[in-house]
Amino acid sequence: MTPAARLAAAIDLLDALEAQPRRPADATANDFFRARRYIGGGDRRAINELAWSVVRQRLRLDWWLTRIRCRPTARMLVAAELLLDGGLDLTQVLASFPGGQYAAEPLSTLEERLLRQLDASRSGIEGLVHPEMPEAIRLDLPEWVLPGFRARFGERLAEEAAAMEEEAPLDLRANLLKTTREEAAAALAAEGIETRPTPFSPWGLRLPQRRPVTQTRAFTEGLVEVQDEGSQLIALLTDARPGMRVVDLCAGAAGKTLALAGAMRNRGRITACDVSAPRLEGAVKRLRRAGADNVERHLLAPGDRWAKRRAGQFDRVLVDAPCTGTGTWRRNPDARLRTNQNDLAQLCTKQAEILAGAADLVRPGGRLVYATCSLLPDEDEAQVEAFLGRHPDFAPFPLAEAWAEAGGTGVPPAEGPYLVTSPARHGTDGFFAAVLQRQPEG
Ligand SMILES: C[S@@+](CC[C@H](N)C(=O)[O-])C[C@H]1O[C@@H](n2cnc3c(N)ncnc32)[C@H](O)[C@@H]1O
Repeated sequence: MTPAARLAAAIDLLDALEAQPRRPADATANDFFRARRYIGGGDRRAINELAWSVVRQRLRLDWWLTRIRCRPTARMLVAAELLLDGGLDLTQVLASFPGGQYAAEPLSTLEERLLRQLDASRSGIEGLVHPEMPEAIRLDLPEWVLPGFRARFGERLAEEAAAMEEEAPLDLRANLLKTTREEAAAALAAEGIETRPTPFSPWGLRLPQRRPVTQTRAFTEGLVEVQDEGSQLIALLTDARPGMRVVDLCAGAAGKTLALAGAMRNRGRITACDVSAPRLEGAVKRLRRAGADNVERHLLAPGDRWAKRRAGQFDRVLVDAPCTGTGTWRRNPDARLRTNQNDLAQLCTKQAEILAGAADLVRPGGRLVYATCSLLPDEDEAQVEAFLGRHPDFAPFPLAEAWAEAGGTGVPPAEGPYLVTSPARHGTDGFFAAVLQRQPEG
């Protein structure tokens, strides 16, 4: 494809994303490329790079365009991105829309006038950040997260916001059912993929550069699974051991279930539950590849008596709760555009309900691990503290002890009694986890 054709395809992709604003962008992008199989790998990367830089910078680009009263169409967003952030001057941006077969139509008279106005409005400012921008936009964050992020990060807010703009590394987890971390690293190295051990998770390997690992034999044979180190730490802290009875209550496609199965060496029983059939279905192939055969799946349905019948039976209950996902924004830059204050309120209600149900499943002396991939205290500490207020039979289990028992490396990333990881401090996605123990009987 010519550069102009790639640019035209990036505009089409952005239009496709705009048409489904509540859907995760990577799902829409997958459909977009599946319907255009003729687009090769190099072209796809270039198209993604341009479209994703627009998505990543969308709040700032909107600010610039609103200032000149320009509607943020995909064409104008791309033109503005190239001009303000892409290192092109006005003439080069205009030339990027040459028209003709497969290329984007030339900018209309109005579009060109707006682009010239945009260029003039920079008045010497380089890049996308303007001193007159409101703080949230300067930080590339939606306004509604600022109170929560200020409470979480304090003076480190700008540093954390900047880290959320960086591309996330690719982390893998060695599957202990089939290998060790060292052997997995050697297998990957034999296929030309260099990794280094992750600093906190004893199972993790980090790639210095993104590579297509899912095509390696190490991956297809189940020696490794793709999983952010922070996510590995949640499974680690659950401290599931061989022979235990464990529930992964919000298992999704089994990301953490797989790690729990590894820690349990396939001995004992894990029940992976979720309310979403397609997500649970997504677990099947992964469980098979990993050789995890102590896992049963259970689809939770309204009026389901499954939980009632199993009250007080589990050694470990993991609640990897549905959340706003603010901790994963470096990985899903579109999520900050899709999520809002109402989502936060609804999710908090849901989290409290799920936690209440989860508590009943824990045996006396057993542990409930509550985790989110959000760094908003409303979804984290506030949720746990409200739960503890309603459940005097539960108390926080000492984090350092849970960490040491489970084999975590060094000291756990913590804030008070809870595990908290963040992109700037730990190089992982942002995760929160609380380990709560139910009082032993008697
Ligand atoms: C953060 S995701 C789980 C990710 C998964 N544990 C992993 O590691 O890949 C939260 C999951 O909670 C599920 N969920 C939502 N409401 C639920 C409920 N009431 N009970 C159980 N699961 C629920 C969602 O379908 C979603 O799969």
